[in-house]
Amino acid sequence: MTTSNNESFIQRTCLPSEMLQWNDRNIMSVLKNCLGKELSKVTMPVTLNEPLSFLQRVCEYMEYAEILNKANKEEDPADRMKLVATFAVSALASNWERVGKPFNPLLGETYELQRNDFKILCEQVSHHPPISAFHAESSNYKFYGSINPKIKFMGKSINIQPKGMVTVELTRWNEAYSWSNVNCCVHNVVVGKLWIEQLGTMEIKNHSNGYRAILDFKEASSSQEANKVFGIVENDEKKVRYRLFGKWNEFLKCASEEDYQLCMQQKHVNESMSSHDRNSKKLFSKLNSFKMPSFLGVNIQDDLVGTSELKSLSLNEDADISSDIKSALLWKCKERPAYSSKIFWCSGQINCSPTEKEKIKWKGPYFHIICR
Ligand SMILES: CC(C)CCC[C@@H](C)[C@H]1CC[C@H]2[C@@H]3CC=C4C[C@@H](O)CC[C@]4(C)[C@H]3CC[C@]12C
Repeated sequence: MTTSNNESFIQRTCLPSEMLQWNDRNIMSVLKNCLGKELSKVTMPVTLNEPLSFLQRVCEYMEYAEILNKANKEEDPADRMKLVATFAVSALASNWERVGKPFNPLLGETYELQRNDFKILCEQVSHHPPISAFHAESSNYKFYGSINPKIKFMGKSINIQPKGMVTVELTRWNEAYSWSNVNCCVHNVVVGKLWIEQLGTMEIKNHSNGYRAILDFKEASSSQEANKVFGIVENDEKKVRYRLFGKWNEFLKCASEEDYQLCMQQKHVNESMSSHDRNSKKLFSKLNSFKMPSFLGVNIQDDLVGTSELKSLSLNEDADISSDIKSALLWKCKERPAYSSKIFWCSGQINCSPTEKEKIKWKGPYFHIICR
């Protein structure tokens, strides 16, 4: 990878192209024959593209990579897991309202990005099916993996299954954590406002000590529920240590299991005092929630589903308690500029910077695209 010289670079603030306004789209003529098909095989009009390659999009996983520096400093394995899980959620934030199609890289195309505290190299290792591999490194961690997105047109929506595993290694601890990203759905492809949802269960495993985090990206049943994420961090004896809650496009907070239990007890006391009847209804609906759709058809091993379902019972309640519980903020998404819905704008740190004011001068190369 090219090393820095004395040039200083000013990051751009937006991509040099206006976003297609989706009400002008005439996408049906392209998609009418594609129902259920793998979209990587379909030629799309270039107006549907955003001016970035998929390799550049992959680099956006790194927008909040400083969380991994913090993780490497933590002494308690549960604290490390909590931060690795935070990183996994933060890595998806840049997808919010990004409804353009990135360019499919050529076979062997590479993209390098070097920042003050990390560098990342991505390469297209297969054209059909498209597979992108990446490797990022800093003094505190390594982050690598491959993504093989399966994109299917389902009529009103597009389903994306980002197959492939990603791994974080924390240098100081010689530990590896791995997970697969959750599925993604682009809604209202034909009519209405396009929006992106991340949904399903993500299991992050620490392969050295058996700690794991389970994150449930909720299906949006209402606009209030949209983008919510709930999770737990458990130790090698399956004892829950932390509860995580937030929104993948906004923030993630964390509460200790003790505070969570205290809060739940308090809540139950209050409830039983106020209405006995409501309680039994609640219990009934809890029992019903055993058949949560987000737990069906997700790529999680069978033996795991039982425990996750049980845990989800209490995770669900986080929705009501998140305002009462003693919690710490683990991550907050950077603010988006006002023009973000008009002009292609992408994740602040990586491909553009967020505001004029924040134009940063930094020493070192910006990025290079090298085709072999
Ligand atoms: C133009 C219309 C028809 C299609 C637009 C589809 C766009 C929105 C799709 C095509 C490829 C998709 C990406 C494929 C893979 C991943 C990796 C995953 O970890 C996060 C989501 C992410 C980054 C997807 C985001 C949405 C995406 C960019």
